[in-house]
Amino acid sequence: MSGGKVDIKVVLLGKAYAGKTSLVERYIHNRFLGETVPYQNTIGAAFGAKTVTVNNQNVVIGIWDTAGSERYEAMSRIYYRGAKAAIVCYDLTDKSSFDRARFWIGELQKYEQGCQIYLCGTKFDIIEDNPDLRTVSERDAHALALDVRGENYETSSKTGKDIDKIFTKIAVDYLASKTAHKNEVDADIVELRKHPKKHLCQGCS
Ligand SMILES: Nc1nc2c(ncn2[C@@H]2O[C@H](COP(=O)(O)OP(=O)(O)OP(=O)(O)O)[C@@H](O)[C@H]2O)c(=O)[nH]1
Repeated sequence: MSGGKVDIKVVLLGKAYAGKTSLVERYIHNRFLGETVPYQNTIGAAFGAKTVTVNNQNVVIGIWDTAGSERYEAMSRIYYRGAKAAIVCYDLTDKSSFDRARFWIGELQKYEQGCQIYLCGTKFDIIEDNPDLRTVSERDAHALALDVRGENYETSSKTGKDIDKIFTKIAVDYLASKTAHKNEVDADIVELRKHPKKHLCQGCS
């Protein structure tokens, strides 16, 4: 273990009923309540966390599950501030949720450029049972993800399909970006040591 721990702030965004809370519930508690508990919209936001070990490093993934209702839009903005990753959810059986995903992606690109985007089509089990219910093609979603240098996943909170995969990828990408950043800083320090005068105030000697 490389010691210490790394924290990542992850935010979930997307239309109401897209399946954000169920995704978090599956990831953190490995359960799906959809068949026993009636749908309840999230009010404001909810927080959950899970620690994973990636490349010998403990990573605490702090997850903000925002409310999809447009009534809480202003509040959701507060929760994506400083997020390192956003899982932008759309319901594979609801075309309008894909339009809403575009909206959130636009917001992130404008206001939170350091946030890596992971597009997530939810409720895959439904279209697996009945492919006619698919309203968003994998091709369109992939194209949108490519546009923002992100990735697209198709998940099911009912079966668990690809849910661990998304969060593990977030942790792996974040650690890689931190290493890349550290290498850049180290290279700058070496450069500074090689040419100390270059960085002194001109005309101050
Ligand atoms: N079959 C199936 N149903 C799902 C899945 N994910 C969510 N649902 C159902 O879709 C409904 C909405 O899910 P939520 O997770 O509450 O949606 P949300 O995006 O958190 O909604 P808001 O809190 O209003 O933003 C619930 O009835 C869930 O049981 C899934 O993967 N498969």
